[in-house]
Amino acid sequence: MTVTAGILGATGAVGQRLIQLLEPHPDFELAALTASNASAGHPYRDVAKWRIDAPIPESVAETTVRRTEPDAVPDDIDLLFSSLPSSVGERVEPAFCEAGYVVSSNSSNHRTAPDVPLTIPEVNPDHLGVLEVQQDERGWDGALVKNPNCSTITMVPTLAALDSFGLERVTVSTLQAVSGAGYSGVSSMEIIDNAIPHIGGEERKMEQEACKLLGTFDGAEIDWHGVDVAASCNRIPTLDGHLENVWADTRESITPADARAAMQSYSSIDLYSSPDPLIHVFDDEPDRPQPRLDRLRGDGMAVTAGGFQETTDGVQYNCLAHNTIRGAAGASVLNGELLHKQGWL
Ligand SMILES: NC(=O)C1=CN([C@@H]2O[C@H](COP(=O)(O)OP(=O)(O)OC[C@H]3O[C@@H](n4cnc5c(N)ncnc54)[C@H](OP(=O)(O)O)[C@@H]3O)[C@@H](O)[C@H]2O)C=CC1
Ligand SMILES: N[C@@H](CC(=O)OP(=O)(O)O)C(=O)O
Repeated sequence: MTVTAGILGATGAVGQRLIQLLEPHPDFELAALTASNASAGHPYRDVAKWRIDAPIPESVAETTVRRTEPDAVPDDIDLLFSSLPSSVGERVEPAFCEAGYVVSSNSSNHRTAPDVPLTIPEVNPDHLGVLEVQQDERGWDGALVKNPNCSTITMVPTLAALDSFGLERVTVSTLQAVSGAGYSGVSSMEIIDNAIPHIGGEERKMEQEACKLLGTFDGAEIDWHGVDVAASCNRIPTLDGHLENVWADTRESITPADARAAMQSYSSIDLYSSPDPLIHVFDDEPDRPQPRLDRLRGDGMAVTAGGFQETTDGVQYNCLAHNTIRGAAGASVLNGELLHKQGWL
């Protein structure tokens, strides 16, 4: 069955990536694009400042952009992808769910709500089960699913692989690309020849979202993992790809070889956009991963890891993922594929 899909916030940076991934997708057919009232009523080509280094797909260019309200979107849409500013998503996404739409959202609102699944399909696909609680409690015919923050999604698959050794404490320092702040988020005068050791709200997101993602679902509630996560976030002048230095302390002893083996054998999932392997491990090249060289591995959906070293209480390593593909649009698409596979559409 082909899934009829729409995008809320289709003209933005993440919305454009969603179009790039969905237009050739074998299971999804794009049927509605929305944006702010200022863009509504105009052809997509005229209102989207297209920034992707491939042309706007012809099937999308002349599509008339709609308002981001349930009454402006066709009833027969099976799945809406949302890439709205979180202040807008906070208000609008529940209205769509109440009107019966299933929403796979990248925006940060509702990520830590107890009845909203925050999922990485390769890590915690069973958490989608909390949608039954969500629909019961909120009286929705639709449903709301979230993917995590781009820095969180970069490290969590590697942590999930190490959890068989009993994760107790994680310390992480990030080197985040400018695209994470959006096209006009950081000016060139701010970031060239510079690094900015502050990204508002990012550290708390990493600390909380990781615990929810690594938690267990008992059929009624998501019980957050007790690991103690401490993050420090930094912006650097790369375009795409978040690089992270991680210190993972474990209850059981672990060597760098153990950590590499655990990540190498960590399972992918049988979904169209999931890469196999999920985590690419560098054995003999201590200077990898690097953003420019490794962000597009697995079509931008793989996580890469390397530089493993022994520490007093565990291991230290570096990991990387493409922040607007695996960290944003690709993550939402993968959640859409999981919703489809699990029969939620
Ligand atoms: N940029 C990135 O790489 C990443 C972004 N994110 C998150 O994804 C979301 C989108 O980010 P990004 O694409 O960069 O944002 P943009 O500002 O580029 O795009 C925002 C989109 O939302 C629409 N929009 C804005 N205000 C309203 C409104 N009041 N009502 C309806 N639609 C509205 C815009 O339409 P219009 O064009 O008409 O203004 C546009 O389509 C954010 O929550 C962001 O935090 C997450 C990870 C990475
Ligand atoms: N804050 C991230 C991008 C982002 O928008 O994250 P979130 O999806 O949590 O809002 C960055 O700057 O790289």
